[in-house]
Amino acid sequence: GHVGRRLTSSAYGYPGVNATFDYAELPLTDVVVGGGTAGLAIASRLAETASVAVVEAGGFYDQDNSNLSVVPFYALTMPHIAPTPDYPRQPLFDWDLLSVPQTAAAGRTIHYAQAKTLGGCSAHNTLLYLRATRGAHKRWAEIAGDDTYKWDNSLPYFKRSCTLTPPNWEKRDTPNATFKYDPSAFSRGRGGPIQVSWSNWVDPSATWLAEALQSVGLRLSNIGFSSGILSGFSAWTPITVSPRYAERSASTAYLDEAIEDTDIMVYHHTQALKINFDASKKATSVLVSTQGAATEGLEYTLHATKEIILSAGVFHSPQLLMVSGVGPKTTLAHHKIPLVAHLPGVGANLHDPLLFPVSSALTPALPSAIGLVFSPDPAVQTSILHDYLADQAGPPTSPSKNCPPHLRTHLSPRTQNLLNTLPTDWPDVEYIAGAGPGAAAATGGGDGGTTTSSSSNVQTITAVVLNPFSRGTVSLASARMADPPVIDMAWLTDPADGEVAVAALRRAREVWNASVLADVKVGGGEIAPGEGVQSDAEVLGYIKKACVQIWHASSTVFGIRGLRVVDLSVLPFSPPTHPQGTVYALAEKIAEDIVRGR
Ligand SMILES: Cc1cc2nc3c(=O)[nH]c(=O)nc-3n(C[C@H](O)[C@H](O)[C@H](O)COP(=O)(O)OP(=O)(O)OC[C@H]3O[C@@H](n4cnc5c(N)ncnc54)[C@H](O)[C@@H]3O)c2cc1C
Repeated sequence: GHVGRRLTSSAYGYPGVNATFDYAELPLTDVVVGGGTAGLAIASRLAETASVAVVEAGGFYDQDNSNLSVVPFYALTMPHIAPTPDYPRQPLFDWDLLSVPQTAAAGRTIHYAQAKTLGGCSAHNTLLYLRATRGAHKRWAEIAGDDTYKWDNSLPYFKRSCTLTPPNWEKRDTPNATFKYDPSAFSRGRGGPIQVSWSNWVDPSATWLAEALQSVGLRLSNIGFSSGILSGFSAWTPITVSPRYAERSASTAYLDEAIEDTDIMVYHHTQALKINFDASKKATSVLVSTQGAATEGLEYTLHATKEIILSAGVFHSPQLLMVSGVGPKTTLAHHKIPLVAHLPGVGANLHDPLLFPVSSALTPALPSAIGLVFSPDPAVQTSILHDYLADQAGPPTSPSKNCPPHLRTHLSPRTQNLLNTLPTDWPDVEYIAGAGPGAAAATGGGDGGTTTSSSSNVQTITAVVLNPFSRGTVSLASARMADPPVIDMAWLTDPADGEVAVAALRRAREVWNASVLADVKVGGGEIAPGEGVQSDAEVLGYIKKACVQIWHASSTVFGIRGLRVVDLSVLPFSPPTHPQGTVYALAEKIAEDIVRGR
């Protein structure tokens, strides 16, 4: 600790200086590589008792990505998250990662947005806050051989990471959009730095879709999706939002506290190039480089007396391991990288869930958030902006909403057997209802719905194949971190994923065809995939062309030992949920392990 006020600037490292230099030049005990979702959480917790540095390639999201990272509504309108190879580049904030052509998904090359910033993907995700199921946690504990991952044992880490603020019913102001949630899944009072609450606006079309879901047999969840249960649907899911100003709550909330309370040292705009090992193969230091736009970067080395923690995300963690000599020996030999440890699992086992849209048009009397925020009427836009700034209410506070059911009919015995290997409380498919993801693709935009081009009354039920059986890889193009990793999600290469996707699409159609929607649907029927798409082959053909990522890729470094990796890449499977809550809980758990010497 330190006496009196700490200057904020004291928390930022000077290039080339290998120490904390607030009050005393303490040698660094731990160096955390990657100041993203997991990285800032674990670094901040460790800094409570140790001298910790964070190395982050990016800068500050509120400056580098403007309001797009701050106002919840903009989450799905950020141009740079478009999955097409001609996406508008955002070099201050995005890693510019492109996949190899997806041979089983119409040969498409996908831009896979990953945030390069303090906060990482928590600074550009869709804010949805959910947790996985009890069964998924039990499976995780079994595979990891660590009972702490069981649901009841994990709950304290979830609670420690976030603080829940109840919904503001007055501002939500929609009588048939109330819901139940489970306050006991959160700390009473203040938990951790991440703020979890609800948007202060309800998309009117979502209330109709909620009725349609119930009419096809999906029940309204009376507990929400933070209590180890994911069946039923929830209107509406909490988001990582700070209720005071209705702004995004990212992992930088951890850093803000650590800057006040600890000697944490942040090296931003600094890319880790290589982890160095001593003769006993213990990781001891990290070679880093500043990233001057016009000048050559300055390279220097940060030494850690205790541990290096790698939190560079699902693509860069395996890349940095391999570039540093840890990975499959054939890959390393191919790039002439000296072998430190032959770990064939590094970069293998990539799980990447898929989504695709099923869209129709609703009456303009039920405008979507996109229709309102981007209304052609300036008076509507002004009044929406006023409500947001003055009252933290209205569509800008809302990113989206969702609802996952079970669905295992009409599948081949092989696919049913594969699904039966999963815990029984594990949903096969998730549906996210509302304008937003997929809507632009559905209307011919072909960009996965990430732009503002969607027509204001097109509504989409986005189907997510939660448990892909296809397995992708992360590999190397060269021995340098300056070159991006080679990413192959291998979408739809296992036929089971296509079968589940077709069934999911048919189920989404049942919802659209529910009689309760008859009066609010307009236009000539289904917009995407369209009435002409009927046979299984036609439906699968549509999915191959329309599917995009939900950015939940995981599981590329399962099996690593010796060097601590703490980010989504270490989960043994893709958790059947939106993963950021799990990433925060993981960071809290590993921080405790380290502090307790485990
Ligand atoms: C568009 C989008 C929408 C999403 N929506 C949701 C959602 O609604 N709800 C949800 O729960 N999840 C969502 N997710 C997923 C979730 O945000 C991520 O799974 C999670 O944030 C990953 O955390 P992480 O710590 O593993 O990686 P990251 O947060 O990506 O952190 C990795 C960090 O390492 C840095 N880094 C990488 N390489 C280096 C290097 N060599 N040197 C220095 N720094 C480096 C990166 O810049 C980054 O800051 C979404 C993701 C995206 C991309």
